[in-house]
Amino acid sequence: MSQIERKTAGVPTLKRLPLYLRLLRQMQAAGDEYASGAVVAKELGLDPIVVRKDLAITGAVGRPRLGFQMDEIITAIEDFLGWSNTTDAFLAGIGNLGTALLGYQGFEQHGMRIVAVFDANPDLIGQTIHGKTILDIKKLPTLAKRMHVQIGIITATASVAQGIADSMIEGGIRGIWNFTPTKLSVPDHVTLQREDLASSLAVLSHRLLIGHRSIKS
Ligand SMILES: NC(=O)c1ccc[n+]([C@@H]2O[C@H](COP(=O)([O-])OP(=O)(O)OC[C@H]3O[C@@H](n4cnc5c(N)ncnc54)[C@H](O)[C@@H]3O)[C@@H](O)[C@H]2O)c1
Repeated sequence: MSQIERKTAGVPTLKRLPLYLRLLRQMQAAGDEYASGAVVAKELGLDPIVVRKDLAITGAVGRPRLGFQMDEIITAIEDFLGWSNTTDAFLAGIGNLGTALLGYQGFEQHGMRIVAVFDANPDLIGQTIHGKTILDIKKLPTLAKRMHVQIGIITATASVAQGIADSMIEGGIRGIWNFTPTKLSVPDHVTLQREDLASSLAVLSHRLLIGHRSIKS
C-alpha cells in the first residue's frame, strides 16, 4: 500500500494489530496458509466485527471461504504499522530499566533497533552493556543527526527527562518513547508516547479489589 493510500487507525486498533501479528506468525509457523478474521477473533477472545474492521484497515483483502493468505496479511499489518523497515533508536539512561530494555531481543521483530545508548554517569560511560558501549549523553544530538535516528527512548532519572528530550529533538529525533513519569513538552512535529507500568498495575489492582468486593457481597 502506498503512503498516500494509507489510512489512519485509532489507538485501540493500533494496539490490537501487534496481537494479531503475533498470532498470525505463530499460525504460519504451525503450517497454516490462510487465516480468517473469525479464527483470529476466536483465538484472541475478541469481537469478530472488531477484528474484521481492524484487518480491513491494513488494506489486506481476504479470499472467499479461505480468508487471508498468511504472507499477505502479515506483510499488510507490518507495512501498516511501519514495521517492515526497522527504525533505529537511541536509548538515554542505562540504569535498571534501560539495561532491561536494551537486553530485550524482541524489539527488532517489531521494527525497532537500539543502535546506541547514552548516560551521564562517568562511571558508566565507556562500559559495554549487551554489546553496546555506553556513550556520553552530550554526544547525543550530533550522533542523532549524523545517523538520522528517528526514535529516542528515555529511561533516565525523571528530573533530567526534559533536557534529554530537548537534545533528542535538537538531533532531529521525531518520536520519543518516554518511560519516566515526567510530563514532557515537545513541538508539534514530535510524537510522544509515554509508558507507565503503574497505570496498568492500577487497573489490575482496582479490578482485583472490585472482584473481591463482589465475591464478599
Ligand atoms: N514506565 C514505567 O513503568 C517505569 C518503570 C520503572 C522505572 N521507570 C522510570 O524510568 C526511569 C529509570 O528508572 P531506573 O530504575 O532504571 O533508574 P536508575 O536510577 O537505575 O537509572 C537511571 C539512569 O539515568 C542516568 N542518568 C541520569 N542523568 C542522566 C542524563 N542527564 N542523561 C542520561 N542519563 C542520565 C543515570 O546515570 C542512571 O544510569 C526513572 O525515571 C523511573 O521513574 C518507569
